[in-house]
Order: sequence, then C-alpha cells, then structure tokens
Amino acid sequence: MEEVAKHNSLQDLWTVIDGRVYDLTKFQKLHPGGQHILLDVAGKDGTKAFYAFHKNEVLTKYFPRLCIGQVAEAKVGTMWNPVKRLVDTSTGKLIDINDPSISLTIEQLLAHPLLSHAPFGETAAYKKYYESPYYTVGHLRFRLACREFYDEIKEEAEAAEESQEYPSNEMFLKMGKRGILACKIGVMGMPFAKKYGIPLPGGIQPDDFDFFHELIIHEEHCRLGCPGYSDGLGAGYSIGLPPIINFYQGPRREEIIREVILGEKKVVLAITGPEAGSDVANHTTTAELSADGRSYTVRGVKKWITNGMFADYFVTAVRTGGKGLKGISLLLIEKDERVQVKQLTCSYSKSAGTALVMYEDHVCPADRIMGAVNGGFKCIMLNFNHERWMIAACILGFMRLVVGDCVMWLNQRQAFGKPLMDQPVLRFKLGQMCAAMEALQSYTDYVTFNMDKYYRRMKDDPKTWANRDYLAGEIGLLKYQTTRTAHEIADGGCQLMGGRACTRTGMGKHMERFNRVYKIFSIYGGSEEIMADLGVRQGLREWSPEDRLLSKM
Ligand code: HEM
Repeated sequence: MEEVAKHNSLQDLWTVIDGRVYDLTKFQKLHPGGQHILLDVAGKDGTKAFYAFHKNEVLTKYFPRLCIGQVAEAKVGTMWNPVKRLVDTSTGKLIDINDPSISLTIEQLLAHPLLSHAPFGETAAYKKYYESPYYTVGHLRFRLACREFYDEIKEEAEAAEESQEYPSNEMFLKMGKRGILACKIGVMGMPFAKKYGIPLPGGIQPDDFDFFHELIIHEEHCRLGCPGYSDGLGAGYSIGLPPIINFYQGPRREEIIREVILGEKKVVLAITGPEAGSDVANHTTTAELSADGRSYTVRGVKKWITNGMFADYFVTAVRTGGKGLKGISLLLIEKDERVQVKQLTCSYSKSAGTALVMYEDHVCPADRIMGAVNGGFKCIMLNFNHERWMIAACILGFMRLVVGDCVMWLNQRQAFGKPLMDQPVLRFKLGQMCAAMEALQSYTDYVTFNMDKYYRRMKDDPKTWANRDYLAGEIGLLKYQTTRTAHEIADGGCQLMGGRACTRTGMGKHMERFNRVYKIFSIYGGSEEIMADLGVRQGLREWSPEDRLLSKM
C-alpha cells in the first residue's frame, strides 16, 4: 500500500479494488463516471467506492487491461474472482465440467465461481442444510455447465441486445454442437442427441435427462439477462421443433430434424395472426388443396412470430376446412420468395427477430401436413403445454437474476450513512419479492415433477396415458402465477433500485430490461386470463357439482 500511495494524481493514478492494484492513469480520461471522482481513491483502497457505482462485470471487462498486481498479503478475490471456471485445487488446472469421465462432488460444484452467493440468488435447493426431493448433484453440474456456456456467450449477447442484431448463424451452430439446442426441447431431443452423437452439458447422458434438466436450461437461458437476444436464440426453435418431432411424418422428417437440432437451419411456430391469438378457431390464413391433391396454396398473415425474421421453416396454423376449430391444420412451410417477413418493433430488442409473416400464395407440398388434415387444433393444444411451462421457467430464471441484483444493490448502495440493506422498510419489500419468488419456485418444481412422472407413465403405458391432458390446467395456472409474480418483482425491484432500474446501462440494467419486457410473457403463449380460466375449467372437470358448500368436512 505504501507503493500504491505514491501514485495519487491524475498523471499517475493507481487504486486498489479487492486487494488488486489497478493503474488508471490512461483510463481516467475515458472513465464514464468522469476523471475527478477517481482522485478520491488515487493511491488508496477504492473497493468500497467502486462497488457503490459498478457491477462486478465492469471489473471482468477491464481487469486484463488495467490490473498491474496485488497488494502484498491482501486477501484478493473475496468479492470478485476473475477465474470463472472450476479449478482443481491440487493441480491449479481448470476442470472441464463437460467431461463425463471426471467425477465432481457437491462441495466442488458449490464452490463454482459462477454460482451466486447472494441470498435468493439461486434456488433454495443449493442452500446449506437444505435438502430437495427434486434436485440431484447431476442437476447442479448440468446447471453449472449451462451457466458456463451462457457466460461464454454473454459478451456477444449483450452487444447484440443493444445493437438489436439477430444472433449469428455461428451461434446457432455452436448451440447445436454443444447440445444446448437438443436440451432445449427436453426429453424430446434426447433420441436425436443419441442418434447424432451430440454431447450434452455437464457430460450428462441422454437416458438420464429429465424435466428438471430442461427446466434448468430454460432458467439459465434467460438468466443471461438479455431478453430479446435470449428469445432470438431459439424461442421459435423450442416451440417449433416439437410439433415436427411429434406430428410430421413426411419424407423430409429426418433431414429437417437433424439440421434444426444441430443449428444449421431455423424453425418457428406461426400460429397467432393479426385477427386472432388465443382464439384459434378464428384464424384466417387459408391453405387450399390443388385439384390433383399434391399441394396447398397458402394465403394470409401471421403476426408476432418470434425468430420469423431469420427462419427457414414456419410451422403454420392454416385453415384447410370449414369454420371453427375442426377446419384448422398445421403445415410445415419452407421459406421462399412467397413467404415475406417484416420486422416488428416490440418492447424488447429486435434481436428476437419478431416478424409479421405474409404468405402470398405460397405453394407447399401436400405431404407437409403435420398430424391429420383438419386435426391441427389438437396438435396446437398439446404443443402449448410444453411452451407455457417453458415460458414460466424462463421468467423464473430471469427473476432470480434480478432478485439477486437487488440483494447486491441493497448491500452495496449507501444512503443516509449506511447500506440500503440496513433500512427495515427496504428489507420488507425485498422479503415480499423473495417470498413470492420462492413460492413460485416450489410450484414450478411440483409441476415439473408431475410432468416428468406423466411422461414416464406415458412412455410405459401409452394406451392409458397418451391422451390424458390432465396437466394442461396446472400448467396454465403456473404460467398465470409466474407472470403475476413477475409483476410483483418488476414493481418491487424498481422501487428498490430507483433510477438505476429505469436506466438501460449500469447497475440496474437487468431490472430495467425485466421491467420493460415482463408483460410480453403475460400475453404470448396464452394470456393470463386464458391461463387462469383453463386452470379452473380443468379443475372443474374432476369435480362433481353435486358437492354442496359445507356438505363435507
Ligand atoms: C478499475 C477501476 C474502474 C473502472 C474500470 C471503471 C469503469 C466504469 C465504467 C465502465 C462505468 C460505466 C458503467 C456503467 O454504466 O455501469 C463507470 C461509471 C462510473 N464510475 Fe467507474 N470505474 C472504475 C473505478 C471507479 C471508482 C474507484 C469510482 C469512484 C471513486 C468510480 C465512479 C464511477 C461513477 C460515479 C460512475 C457513474 C455511475 C452511474 O452512471 O451510475 N469508478 N465506471
């Protein structure tokens, strides 16, 4: 510190953060917070001042350029660790978490630098002294492997979120090669991961993959904190490939699934139109069968089609029959000059590639029908279950990120001479948010557990179980509850972070994005009102109306 103290002017400016010494002499002119404020910490320990104004990622970015050493005998890295991977403490080498031949204990995994240590920053399953009936060591390893992947792409994601660019083709190929795409459609993707020899994150084997692994990857995907980019990175894929796998039996089935799951081509689901959303019976895009029965001519418009701007395949709801639900079919449409797309500007980044899709007498081979002719409604409804649950999982992941940010903020920000965390009224607000989020987590875990059970029952005994859509109502209620909770988190988080939550850069960046986009999720995939109603209607199905008030204990 004696040596640091000598560098205490604008012409020669060192400071110490977390025990490491930073030479800010050249950087001070570029410092976004101004030059002179740095004089307050020139030649001194600037840790407290630094964390009052910055997120850790500022250090991650500038560390290689500005760090020139460390203070003798200082305890470095207690608050921030520049190494973001697991390290073998005996050899000092990095551990490849994806290598299945390496076994890792829960203690080793819990020391992963990417795991948040903020209270409520991770699911309670990883808390000391807690046990979970759902999450295993394998799930934690899988989560951390996914987190490493998303950490790797974070810089590109941030840049694209702000510049409104679409995710690159290379990014899709990377996700395909690393098994991220296969995992994003859950157990449905596993036979193909096996078939094409795609390795999965954390070295997990396809046969061991369950619904909790899928829940985790959706959470991690959105924990990236770049909502437009995250949706750009395969929201269309996650809801567009399952119907191909489940209902398309045409000649190009294998080829299309292979190229999509490997990220070579992109698929979207095109159901909603400008004329109708949840009201599927009133969709007006038509597909007219040719006289020789070999092709359909498709005409109409679809709206809010996520990833539509860069998709190769459009799984499209079309009217092949008369009015109502019984006249709807699903068609697998391949992009050509008669499928035109136009970018829509939505609340989040254009990275999501949300499009208006215009079918201008597009001719589609008749063998691209998915499921039965005029049987599209059932396919759409079955697909919705997975989609709605996935949306809920995504928001939960994003929610944990912003609640973790709020905890950090309250701890780092000083007001009236003490950290905000010392104000009971703010702790109460945080408590309300955490209670809502943890209740939601428990509900999500419980629905996920039952989805997994249902899937296994169906696999063992498809005759009895295949058509029992008994989870649709539960999933509807879960999605409803998730977006209601998101409303509470957005509101409370904004109050806690103040102006930072309304500023697109800086410490409240994630909160600002969460606030700006959470309403999207309460609409797409089924509006809150439809979700709650579905839950109640399904509940009523299992109940006898003869049951009178107070007639039983
Ligand atoms: C390694 C040293 C530092 C680096 C690399 C750095 C970098 C940055 C960056 C990138 C920003 C804009 C980030 C953002 O929008 O979040 C920023 C903002 C700021 N910095 Fe620093 N900084 C350093 C040290 C400090 C110190 C020691 C102080 C205080 C004494 C300080 C005070 C500020 C202030 C007041 C802002 C504006 C914050 C706001 O807009 O809310 N910086 N700094």
